[in-house]
Amino acid sequence: MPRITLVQPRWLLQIESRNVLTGHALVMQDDRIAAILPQADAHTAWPDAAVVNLPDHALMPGLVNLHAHSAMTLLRGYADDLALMTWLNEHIWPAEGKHVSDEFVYDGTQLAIAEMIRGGTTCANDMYFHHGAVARAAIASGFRIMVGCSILEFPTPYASGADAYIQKALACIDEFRGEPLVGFTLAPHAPYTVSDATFGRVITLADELGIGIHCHIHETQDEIAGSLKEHGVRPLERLAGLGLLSGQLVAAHMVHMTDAEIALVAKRGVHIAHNPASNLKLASGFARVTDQLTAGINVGIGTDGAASNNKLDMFAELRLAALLAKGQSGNPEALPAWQALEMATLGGARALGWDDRIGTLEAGKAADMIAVDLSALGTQPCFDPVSHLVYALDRQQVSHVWINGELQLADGELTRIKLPQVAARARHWQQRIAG
Ligand SMILES: CSC[C@H]1O[C@@H](n2cnc3c(O)ncnc32)[C@H](O)[C@@H]1O
Ligand SMILES: [Zn+2]
Repeated sequence: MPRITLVQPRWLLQIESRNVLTGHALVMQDDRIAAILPQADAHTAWPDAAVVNLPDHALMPGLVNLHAHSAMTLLRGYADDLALMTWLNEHIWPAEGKHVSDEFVYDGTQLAIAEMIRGGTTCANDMYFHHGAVARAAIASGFRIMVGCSILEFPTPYASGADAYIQKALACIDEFRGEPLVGFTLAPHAPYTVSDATFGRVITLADELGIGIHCHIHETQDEIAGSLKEHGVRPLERLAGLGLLSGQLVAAHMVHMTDAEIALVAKRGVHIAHNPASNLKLASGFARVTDQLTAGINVGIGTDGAASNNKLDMFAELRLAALLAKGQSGNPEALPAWQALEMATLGGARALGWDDRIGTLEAGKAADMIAVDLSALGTQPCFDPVSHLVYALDRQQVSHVWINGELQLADGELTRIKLPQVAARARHWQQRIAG
């Protein structure tokens, strides 16, 4: 017998048409959205269904974090107030070399997933070492994830070089084939850590496997200067020559872009993961998001890792994206609230090739959705729920989260993840890392 639940919010957000419905019920059948109907019609059709009443709440699709290094929650606050390459070379890479293991990645990823679900994120596009541990942590938590199998040229305790990373990626993709909430990308780390030959292998393999590619690109001016010195061209020109720029690619950051580069990226259908807080904290620069969107590029939103953000708070991130776009362009109409919500939901889903299953509340899609309680002091009065979701909300107001139909957060409480255990593991790692 199918399990039917009628979810009855005060406001139901239709991201695809920028419309807010009132007086409607979302009909959930097992793991899917079966219909959205006026409440009376839904009760007539399913008189025996379970009912979830959300009288002060907005119901919307779950947020998609388009660029994350989930396990880096265990390095949150480890090294702050530094530029990217100093942060990586002198602090993060030495710490990762010493501590990162299957166990570290499993525990750090679970901590990240708990924080993300608590804040309304139902899916993440990850990139890290120990890909199998990332997948296992997500499966154990019932979280939807795109596992980025990282590939670098230099050896780490995880793999001795590009070839070893690729072999591990292939084995992992094979092991988790058929997992309903898990997908894989190949994730060459960045133009400065991956050779032309390895990028070539990644493109061929991704084509053969029919999977995406996830890479940091044009994050800092230093990256561009380094490429000009080593290769005689900017990274994007090099990557275009290698054939990397296509609709299969999610390019994280893309902060420093010329008009011609924006036009090229738009033409090739590359997706961009915008990471406003990380770009600000590392002082990487201000991405030209309004120009990217105007050129027709699909831009989603990501947090980056908790070691450079230092939160995994997608509502804070989309607010920052909207505010930065206005401040930067001198135009208050730049990146309006609806667009920020679309980027953080449907935009992310599109970038992952998953917009047929998530990103909007539509019949046939997976029930990945969140309810947000707008009765709190900070969101009173309420003329427009969309305004509050972008400009006024605190993530603590997320009250309910469903992933693939499973209620993961009920009245603000995680239902599946055991928070005390996850917190105990974080304390264990803090003691080990601090020595
Ligand atoms: C190979 S797995 C990911 C790798 O990337 C490092 N990292 C985290 N944040 C950033 C960033 O903003 N730019 C470049 N690299 C980053 C992380 O520490 C892992 O080593
Ligand atoms: Zn990153």
